[in-house]
Amino acid sequence: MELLKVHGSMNTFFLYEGNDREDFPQLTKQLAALDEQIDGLLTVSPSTHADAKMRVFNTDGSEASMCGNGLRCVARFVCEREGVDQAVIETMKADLAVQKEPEIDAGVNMYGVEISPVSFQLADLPMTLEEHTEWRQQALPFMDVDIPFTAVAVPNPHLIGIVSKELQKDPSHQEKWAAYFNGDNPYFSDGVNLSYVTPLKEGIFVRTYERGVGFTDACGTAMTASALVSCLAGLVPFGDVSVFNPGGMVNCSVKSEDGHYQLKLSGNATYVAVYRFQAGDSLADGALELVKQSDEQPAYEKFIEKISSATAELR
Ligand SMILES: N[C@@H](CCC[C@H](N)C(=O)O)C(=O)O
Repeated sequence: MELLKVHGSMNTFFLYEGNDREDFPQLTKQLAALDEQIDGLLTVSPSTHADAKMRVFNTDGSEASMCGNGLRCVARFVCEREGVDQAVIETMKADLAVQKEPEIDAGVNMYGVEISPVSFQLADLPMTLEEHTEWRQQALPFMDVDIPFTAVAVPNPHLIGIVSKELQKDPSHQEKWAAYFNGDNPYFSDGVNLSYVTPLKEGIFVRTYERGVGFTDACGTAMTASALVSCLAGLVPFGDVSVFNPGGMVNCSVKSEDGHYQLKLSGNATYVAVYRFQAGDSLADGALELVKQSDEQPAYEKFIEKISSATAELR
């Protein structure tokens, strides 16, 4: 089978186009065993009512309801395939509008995607905290550090803490709690994506430990949810928020109307290479053969170089 390697802010996936298959979880685990760079598999199949249907599988084989960085790459794939600048993509819980946007830097393709629905109801993550239906901007009573956390589903589950520069620079605290929340614990029965957010001079910085994956260079839904949480906490004004991450930066548009939020994530959708995959008998037994390298990565790296001064205060 042919696979396209893509990334959004270096959140890297293989993209497979074809009909739904029962073995997607196993296929993802095989691909992750062969290529440690990837954070999962994106699948693009026909939709009964939208332009295409996207599914996303984490490297542990679990399926997630959404993937913001992945949706930008799927948006590009579908728009280029159809010869259009905008489309609607069916995802597990919503049909989402996507569109091509002007290049952010020479040779860096940009796409904008809707992130929806948004819910602060703990039941929608799910998260269990006795007698609470929401958890916004409060320290968790069982945690060893006083971090204001917010739980939000967009619609995949996120726990977002606003942390000091010192805590941001040392990811061991985040890693310890993320591993706990994604193992046997009384709070998150399906696990959670855990993000630590630090305000910068211009915008915010977000590091995410993804459910089913581990630390990633960027998580699109986490960055969009973090922008919303930062607006609600008064760290940045509502509107366009620059969100920096270990793999680059994106723009998140956060609008509020009568307690309803409209969220949009804009960022790169980069094609890295085309591969041919041959399944094997065991997980590491398959073969991935490079068919064609794209020339887009150097342009992306130039863009990263240009924005690197924005996060200098965290180094
Ligand atoms: N990287 C994604 C999110 C992928 C799914 C996540 N690990 C989950 O299980 O919810 C993004 O860009 O949003």
